Amino acid sequence: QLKSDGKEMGGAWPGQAFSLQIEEVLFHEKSKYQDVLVFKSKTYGNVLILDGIIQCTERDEFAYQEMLAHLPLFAHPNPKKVLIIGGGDGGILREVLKHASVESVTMCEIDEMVIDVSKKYLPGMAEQFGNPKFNLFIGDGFEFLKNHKNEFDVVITDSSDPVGPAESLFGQSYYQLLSESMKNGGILSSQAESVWLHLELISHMIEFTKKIFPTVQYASSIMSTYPSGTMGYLIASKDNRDVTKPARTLTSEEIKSMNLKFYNSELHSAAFILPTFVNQALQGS
Ligand SMILES: NCCCN[C@H]1CC[C@H](N)CC1
Repeated sequence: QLKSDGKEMGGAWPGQAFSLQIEEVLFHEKSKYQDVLVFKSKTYGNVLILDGIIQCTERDEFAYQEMLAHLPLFAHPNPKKVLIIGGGDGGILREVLKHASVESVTMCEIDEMVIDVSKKYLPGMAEQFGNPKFNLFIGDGFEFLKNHKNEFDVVITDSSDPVGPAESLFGQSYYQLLSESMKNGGILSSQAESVWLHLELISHMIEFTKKIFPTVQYASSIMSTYPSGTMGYLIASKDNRDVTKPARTLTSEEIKSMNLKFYNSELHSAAFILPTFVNQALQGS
């Protein structure tokens, strides 16, 4: 919510808030689905806000994009066909195309305005929209999956929060569709909120995902401008596979050549080691 003095902007969660100081508002309009705001912040570069909630900042977006993309992509031995549900800011697309094995990346993004503002104000994230391997579909991911079966090696759900356009992406029927859209050996990752704020939702998501996938794991990592500075990643595989260990590990030279600023092979496994209170809460699921 924009503070009354118009100088701060961020997301408010029950009893708490995090905000960034605004230097200049660059864009503010309502799309068909949500309020879209982009501003130049004092200390985090350009910032994309949807319905008052921080989606990404130029300064720290890599922490989220790299984990959400590379946990499934490195858990998979040879990902060729990738689907991104959401991700209209382009950050996940940028990360997916760092994998030489990838032959095609399809994106199903519901709000074209997000893509347009990202191209204009977040060029470092939108840099791969012109890549020949890229196919764009504007529409609802839930509907898209009904018409795409047994097609993808990796499906990444890069959504906003389960309030508003992304609500249908947090339910069991969506995960059933995800399973049907993937080939044998397929691996998915989803934005899976914060253990500080959404432990019940996370437990429920793990519980129903386990009814569909033989392998379900939850990773958690740091992400400074998301609520409580923490972001979780739900990883599931259609095979019995240890997704907590990368199928392909990286040398420091490869990390440099892929321009990875957050993900590495040790952090891949470490992200699945969870605090005691989280293990206890997720035990039942
Ligand atoms: N590409 C960034 C997508 C947004 N990811 C979400 C933004 C809102 C947060 N509360 C949770 C992650």
